[in-house]
Amino acid sequence: MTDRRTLALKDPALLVDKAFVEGAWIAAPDGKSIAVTDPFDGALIANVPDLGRAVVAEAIDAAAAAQKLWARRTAKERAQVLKRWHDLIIENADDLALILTTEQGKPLAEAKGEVVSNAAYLEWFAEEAKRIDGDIIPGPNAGQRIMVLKQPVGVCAAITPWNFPNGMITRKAGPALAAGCSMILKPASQTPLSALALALLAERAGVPKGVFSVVTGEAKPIGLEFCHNPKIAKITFTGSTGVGRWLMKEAADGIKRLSLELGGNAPFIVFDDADLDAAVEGAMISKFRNAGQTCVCANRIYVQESVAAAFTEKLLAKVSGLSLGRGTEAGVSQGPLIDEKAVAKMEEHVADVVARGGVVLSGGKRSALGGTFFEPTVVTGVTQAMKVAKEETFAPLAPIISFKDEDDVIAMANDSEFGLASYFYAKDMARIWRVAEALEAGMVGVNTGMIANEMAPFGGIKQSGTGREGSKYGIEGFLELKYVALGGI
Ligand SMILES: NC(=O)C1=CN([C@@H]2O[C@H](COP(=O)(O)OP(=O)(O)OC[C@H]3O[C@@H](n4cnc5c(N)ncnc54)[C@H](OP(=O)(O)O)[C@@H]3O)[C@@H](O)[C@H]2O)C=CC1
Ligand SMILES: O=C(O)[C@H](O)CS(=O)(=O)O
Repeated sequence: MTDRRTLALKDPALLVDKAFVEGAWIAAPDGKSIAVTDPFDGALIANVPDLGRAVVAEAIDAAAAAQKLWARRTAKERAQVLKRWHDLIIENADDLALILTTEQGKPLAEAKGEVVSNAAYLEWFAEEAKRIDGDIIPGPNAGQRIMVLKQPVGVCAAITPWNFPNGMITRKAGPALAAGCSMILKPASQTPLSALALALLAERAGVPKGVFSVVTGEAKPIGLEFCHNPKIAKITFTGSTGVGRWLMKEAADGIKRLSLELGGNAPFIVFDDADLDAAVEGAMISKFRNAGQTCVCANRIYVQESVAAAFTEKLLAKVSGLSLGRGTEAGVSQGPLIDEKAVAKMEEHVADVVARGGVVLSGGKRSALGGTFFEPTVVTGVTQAMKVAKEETFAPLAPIISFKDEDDVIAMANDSEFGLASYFYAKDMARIWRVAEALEAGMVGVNTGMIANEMAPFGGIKQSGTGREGSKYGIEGFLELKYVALGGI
């Protein structure tokens, strides 16, 4: 580890090294902490509290009390607070991006994009708060009516990953708070500083104490408290399928509501009638954004035989233009991978391709920059039997698999236990309908490599999870239906 990192923030108060519980900034009672480092060179940025399970239980008690009062506020009042939080995020977007890049590594422009585009979830759900409409249904008897109310589920626990340390929080907090729930967030231990900065802005925006708390610390004790504390009504999680499965099992006794946004293995299909330049643009953004560390990134690139050579040549030309470096440097398009574990997985997948007869066309090794930098890599001659076709690489590896026809590629694309994102490029309208309907995924990008925004339902099927974030559907997971039988009419 090198020196301590200093950040040139316009508002230095945004770099917080305390957890936020019941409106107070706290250290761990026993003084334990977790070091947060810059993945560029391992420099220490800050130490955040390693709160034990007991403090988390106290945070849940406070959130339960606060939730009752928050839910009694009018939707319009909740919306105003969320809108203020959104506005403060936008005002402080440069600082939030710098904090994000320093703890996570992605290029600054991407970090700012994450901050701004995901603040939009707060704005969107502030508006949706006012549209939590119930229903009046005619009853079977003349003297009776059926009334349907929508009420907040209660106290929500959120667990977020390191790949989008800012955006995954507003996506979860927006609908929860709009619905009248309170939320206790456990951010990834590698990237808690974005979460704490957001909490500071929430406090400034007037989110009442206890309505939004951030607890930092070792994952398992916090996860156990979330799963077994009867006051937690719902858990919303983004991360690996393994941890999602564990949470589901642990939360089963309490029959807790769960939203799980888990791993993916996105097919990216290029048909022979596609605009190849557009397909290459889409593949670049889908595959190499955040150095391939996104759950929706293209993991398997299927190209129809007749256009495979042309597509590959164009892709290689674009990949050669990517520049690696520290995320804060101008012109950098790819930062370091998050850690050595991520590099090891990338190396394992490349080695497996080579061992089974595939060919590395570019990259394929660690970058001369050292650390956890890995060269953006294109491999060809890939088959369905290879690891890269079966597992999420979560790194800048673009494997090209050629295919004969539509049936052939649909079968290969759907041959996965995951079903988060999928993409294809084609022009023929009948084919577009057929393929969009046939792909087993929660989301299909047609002639685009970017699918997420606050107005769209983001989420997966199969082992990629359950529940949706964003859109008019995104608030449903934070609401319960209550049926009131109204008699005597
Ligand atoms: N869907 C997505 O967007 C993501 C998918 N992944 C996939 O998962 C792989 C591994 O990444 P990794 O970071 O290990 O993902 P994890 O699923 O382990 O981590 C995601 C979040 O879950 C927390 N967590 C881990 N274990 C528990 C637990 N027992 N109880 C409560 N919270 C827990 C982590 O906390 P802590 O950081 O303290 O361990 C972090 O906040 C990646 O290579 C990728 O394939 C990873 C991140 C995001
Ligand atoms: O990895 C994720 O969670 C998403 O890919 C982030 S985004 O695509 O919605 O920005």
